[in-house]
Amino acid sequence: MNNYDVIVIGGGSGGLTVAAGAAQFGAKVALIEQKSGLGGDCLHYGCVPSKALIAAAKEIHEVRKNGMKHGLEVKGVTDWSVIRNQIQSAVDTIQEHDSTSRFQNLGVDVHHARAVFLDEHHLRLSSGKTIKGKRIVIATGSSPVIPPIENIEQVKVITNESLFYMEHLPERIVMVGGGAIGMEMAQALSRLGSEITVVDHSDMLFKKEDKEIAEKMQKEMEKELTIHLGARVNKLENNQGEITAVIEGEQEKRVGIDALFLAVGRKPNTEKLQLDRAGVELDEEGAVVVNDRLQSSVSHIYAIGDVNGQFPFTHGAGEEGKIAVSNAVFGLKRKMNYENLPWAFYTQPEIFHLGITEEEAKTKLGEDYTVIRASKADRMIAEQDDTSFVKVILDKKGFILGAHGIGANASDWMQILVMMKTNGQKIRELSSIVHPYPARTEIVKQLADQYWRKKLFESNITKLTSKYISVFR
Ligand SMILES: Cc1cc2nc3c(=O)[nH]c(=O)nc-3n(C[C@H](O)[C@H](O)[C@H](O)COP(=O)(O)OP(=O)(O)OC[C@H]3O[C@@H](n4cnc5c(N)ncnc54)[C@H](O)[C@@H]3O)c2cc1C
Ligand SMILES: NC(=O)c1ccc[n+]([C@@H]2O[C@H](COP(=O)([O-])OP(=O)(O)OC[C@H]3O[C@@H](n4cnc5c(N)ncnc54)[C@H](O)[C@@H]3O)[C@@H](O)[C@H]2O)c1
Repeated sequence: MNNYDVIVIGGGSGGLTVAAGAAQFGAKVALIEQKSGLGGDCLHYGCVPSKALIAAAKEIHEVRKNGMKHGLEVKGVTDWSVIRNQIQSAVDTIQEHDSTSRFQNLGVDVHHARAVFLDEHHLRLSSGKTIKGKRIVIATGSSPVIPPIENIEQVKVITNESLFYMEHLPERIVMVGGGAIGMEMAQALSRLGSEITVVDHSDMLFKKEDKEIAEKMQKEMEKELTIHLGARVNKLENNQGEITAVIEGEQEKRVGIDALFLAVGRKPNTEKLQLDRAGVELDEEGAVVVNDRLQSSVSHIYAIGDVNGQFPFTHGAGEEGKIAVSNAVFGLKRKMNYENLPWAFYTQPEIFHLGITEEEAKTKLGEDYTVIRASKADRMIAEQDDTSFVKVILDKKGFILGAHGIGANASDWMQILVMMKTNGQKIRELSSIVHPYPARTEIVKQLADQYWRKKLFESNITKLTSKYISVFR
């Protein structure tokens, strides 16, 4: 039987960070991944293929939309097989970086097998091996939730696991769930030529966003997509081969479909791990319960990434992985802090989110916060982009509590606010940073200018300077 300092279960964003980090520090590490390739959901069924799909759809959309503006009519249908190959090529290129041999060269024992717990230190692999770990890191990710829908077996069902590998692009798709996956993919597939109807049981889209941002984004999405809110698909009907989704909401609607896309959230991959044998506690969603050091109820077993349900993003899994290395390998007591972790949704316009929303500020601080907004920089005007909008939420001293933005490439030009918040800088410090004209980041700089204007207006400085000018100049 093999003995390890650290066993990592799951070769995705979180698990790879831990395996590489722990091995580079000299620990004896085993990495267990059930699939033949490393990289997990992000590489094979998530971030990477979805962004490749979005990029292709955006190009097609812009040729069509902007071509029309200049009198050019673009006709024809997109070739899904070409787009699918582009997606595959992006995945293959990044796969080289996440290859099994790279991890073996770092000194990691990579086992391509499924792991189950035998007890709190032993794992049985589907290859037949039993291995022992002083510390074990669970990084098994999550899977799409499949809601109960009558007659679902009668139609093609798409999830993020099948989307990028489909033979054909279905003509008519009902997207159940208008969250992160739903909206990014609905917009992209619609731009590629599918007829998309989005159905979400919530009363508004983007519910986790600042309300002002969510409302603006909803309007943008409604320009391109048919969206039913406060609605559900509970059953499908089959009328002589024509499949209809029954959309139950304020009014009942029937929509003919060729495929049903399910994007109603995720469930943590804990079901098949036999965690009861190790005594690891799960919450009611099936996520591993962790403390802020990412330890489970069994202190030498850690859980990171989607499986602990804390911050289900690739960069979240990566940051948690770094904390797990410090704590599991060196016995440190580092705590995970999510306050400075942003997220972005890659719809067009993009959404950027950092820290608290205005609604959260109101609940936590009452009146003790300030909101500053900006909606246009010259670059956006020149490019006829009328979607951009930024707001920051500041405490009384001018420190950033939250920053929210929408616009083309917002995930890039809002990043300076992550740096400022992480470094504990005040918003006024933005004024001394020079941005090349007309970079999109100018919109962020406007926030600092507004902050100064507000401060000047509230103070007596203007009265004093005008007196000085009238007397001495
Ligand atoms: C369509 C889509 C788009 C996304 N886009 C983004 C984005 O743009 N930005 C972003 O930050 N996040 C995005 N995400 C979220 C991101 O993919 C996840 O947060 C991230 O992959 C979580 O990493 P992880 O390490 O926890 O799990 P995963 O990357 O899923 O890795 C878990 C691994 O564990 C393996 N495994 C599971 N059980 C076992 C077992 N018993 N034995 C052995 N191996 C096992 C699995 O095969 C898998 O490889 C997206 C997700 C989806 C679905
Ligand atoms: N750009 C990114 O970083 C990115 C992109 C895609 C996904 N992700 C990650 O993947 C996770 C999962 O994405 P997701 O879109 O599956 O989940 P989600 O939680 O973002 O959205 C699920 C949506 O489905 C709706 N819903 C739930 N049950 C329903 C039902 N029965 N009928 C109709 N609507 C229903 C919810 O109201 C919600 O709007 C996200 O939380 C995010 O962390 C990130």
